[in-house]
Amino acid sequence: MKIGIADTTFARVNMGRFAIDELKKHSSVTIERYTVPGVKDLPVACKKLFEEYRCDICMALGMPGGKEKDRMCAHEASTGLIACQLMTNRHIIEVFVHEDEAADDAELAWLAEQRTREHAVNVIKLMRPGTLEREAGTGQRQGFSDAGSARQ
Ligand SMILES: Cc1nc2c(=O)[nH]c(=O)nc-2n(C[C@H](O)[C@H](O)[C@H](O)CO)c1C
Repeated sequence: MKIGIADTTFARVNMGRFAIDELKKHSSVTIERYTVPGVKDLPVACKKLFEEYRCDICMALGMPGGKEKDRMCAHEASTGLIACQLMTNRHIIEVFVHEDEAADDAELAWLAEQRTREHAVNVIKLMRPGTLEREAGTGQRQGFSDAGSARQ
């Protein structure tokens, strides 16, 4: 198994580093990293990770800014990432941390690390068929607290 990590220089936190550190804690898979300027460059980075680097699954790590044009960029990037998944029949776990989700830089850094690490664990679980089924319907969230199940 090979995992691709696509990340950006636009992000204000080194999300790729956290993803790689967390993946290594849980498995001995091979990891390929491909860093691009911004989120709109992530779809082709993932496509190359699948086709040229022969990855089986990718994480796309990005940080949209707080302005309307950044939100538009993030939406376009997401659409590209979905298209890439359909073209390649491979999962891309999108880990976007919007700058305005956090109250200050400290919370932004914490959130980016936490969300990246939790999604890295999801990647490991996705590679082990049947594992995520055990958590179905439990209201998992990555970063901030889980929402929990609505049915008590
Ligand atoms: C407006 C803008 N906003 C963001 C953003 O919020 N987050 C991000 O990662 N990248 C942004 N970019 C850069 C584009 O995603 C892309 O890197 C450039 O257009 C070069 O292809 C742009 C141009």
